[in-house]
Amino acid sequence: MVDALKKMGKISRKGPVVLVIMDGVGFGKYKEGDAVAAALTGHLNKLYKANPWTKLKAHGLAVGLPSDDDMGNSEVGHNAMGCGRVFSQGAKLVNNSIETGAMFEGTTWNKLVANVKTKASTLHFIGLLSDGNVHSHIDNLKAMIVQAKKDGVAKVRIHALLDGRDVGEVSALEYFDPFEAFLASLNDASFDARIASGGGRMVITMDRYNANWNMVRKGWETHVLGEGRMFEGAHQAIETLRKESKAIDQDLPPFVIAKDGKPVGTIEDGDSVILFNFRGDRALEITKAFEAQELAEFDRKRHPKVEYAGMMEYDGDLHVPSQFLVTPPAIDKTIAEYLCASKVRQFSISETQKFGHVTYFFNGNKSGKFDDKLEEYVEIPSDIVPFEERPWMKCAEIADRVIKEVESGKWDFIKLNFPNGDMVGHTGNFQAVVCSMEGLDLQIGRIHKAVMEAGGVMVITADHGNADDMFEHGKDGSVQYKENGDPKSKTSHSLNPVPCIICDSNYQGEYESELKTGLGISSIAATCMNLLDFEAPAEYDPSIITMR
Ligand SMILES: O=C(O)[C@@H](CO)OP(=O)(O)O
Ligand SMILES: [Mn+2]
Ligand SMILES: [Mn+2]
Repeated sequence: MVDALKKMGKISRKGPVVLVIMDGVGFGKYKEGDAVAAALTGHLNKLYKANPWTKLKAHGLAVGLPSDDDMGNSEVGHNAMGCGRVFSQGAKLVNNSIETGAMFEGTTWNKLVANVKTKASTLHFIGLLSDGNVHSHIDNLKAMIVQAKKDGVAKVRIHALLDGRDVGEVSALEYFDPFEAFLASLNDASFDARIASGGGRMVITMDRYNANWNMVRKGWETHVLGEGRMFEGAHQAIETLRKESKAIDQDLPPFVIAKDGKPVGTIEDGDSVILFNFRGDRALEITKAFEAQELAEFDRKRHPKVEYAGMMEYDGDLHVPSQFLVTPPAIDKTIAEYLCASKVRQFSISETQKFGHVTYFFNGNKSGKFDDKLEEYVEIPSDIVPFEERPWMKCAEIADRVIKEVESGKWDFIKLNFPNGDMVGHTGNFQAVVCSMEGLDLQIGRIHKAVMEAGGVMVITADHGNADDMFEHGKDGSVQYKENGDPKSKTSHSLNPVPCIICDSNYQGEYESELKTGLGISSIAATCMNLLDFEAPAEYDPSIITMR
């Protein structure tokens, strides 16, 4: 337990501090493809004019990723905002564990390997096949396969999900083809490694926050049961399904690789299974499908007895999965824990797609509350639709509830996540993203009015960029075009900084009106604490405001 925070005795506001996280809304580097700049955002424009604001770093080293070439993402962004510091994140910890050899000396790796050796069974890998470094990295998978061969494993099967969301939207073959060549170079009389199944990450396996368990059911049927459309190889499957469905990678239908009508790699009793994604939100459901004795969410038809391990521990409260290869960052002393110790009443809300971002990620990948009496979490159910068709998503419903809670006077600190810029940004549909930003802006205006009337403070920020960078650009900055003359869509996050605007209803000059510059989003935590009249803990990254 942490100690209560020390009161500063400098700031007193009647209303709550309301932290608004606009998921995936950064400051674009290029005019073309910047859907944030292209949108009519009358409210935000006014707020920039009338209030102090600054830019915050939200990618690379500033959020604990291996390098500044790594774009930010929701996990590392919300972790940083939630704990006020920067921890080395999964991407980096897994690299280290492989480089130092710690992973392969660990008990979990050795147990899974010994299991398939004694039973002459199969070692399976399931995960996202790309170098996106948000959920996984293909190099980690390759290193594990090389080691498996060294350790005497005879048979390996890979269940590979197409990305197209953290990397180019139709880039799968750039990963699958060299990967198959890599497997071919390892295969010999003693070693047999093959891709066994696959599909788009937004169609099978990688659902999150219980939004759509049907995806997990389909993933189970594809990877475990080997049920589904059969192909001779992954290349052929991807080419055929692309032609037929016109889908971009993340939405590609599932496929099973078969020989003579028989799937080459179903998951059977006695096998070992490694989920090689390191990030937890989209790993928890498939993990549950493997680990749960009873599963209410769907009928597994067959539940093989396997040794299952995740790349990391995905939930630090519930200790899921029970076996994992790399210990996650020890994110502790989060803002929610400090505020609970200081008797601050807190309300958190988003819609399903981002609900865990303001709870689980914000609390350092722990799903539980710190204090039931002081905290309330509200989830507005997300629609199961292509978000380019409903770009407003649930932002009005989120705002309705926030306004009600602001007016109730029940809370000191309210935090919310608006998914629009990010979830619609990932579709690559520029017009829809512009619309999503305009819908979001209307709700920002409503919440702003309510917070100002209640005498509170509104802090508007984001976890990383996305909507600000919707076209592919070449190294020289020029827009890349498709054959038909349309700009190539960019579905992934950006490397851009994000805003931090502080709208204070009753500013009395208690802090400098100029905000600090050059900071990262981890500084949001200390800033909110200061605005709640608390000194931030010494180990926290500096507040954006300078107290007078
Ligand atoms: O959808 C997701 O899983 C990621 C992109 O891989 O986006 P975010 O980090 O914004 O949740
Ligand atoms: Mn995000
Ligand atoms: Mn995203």
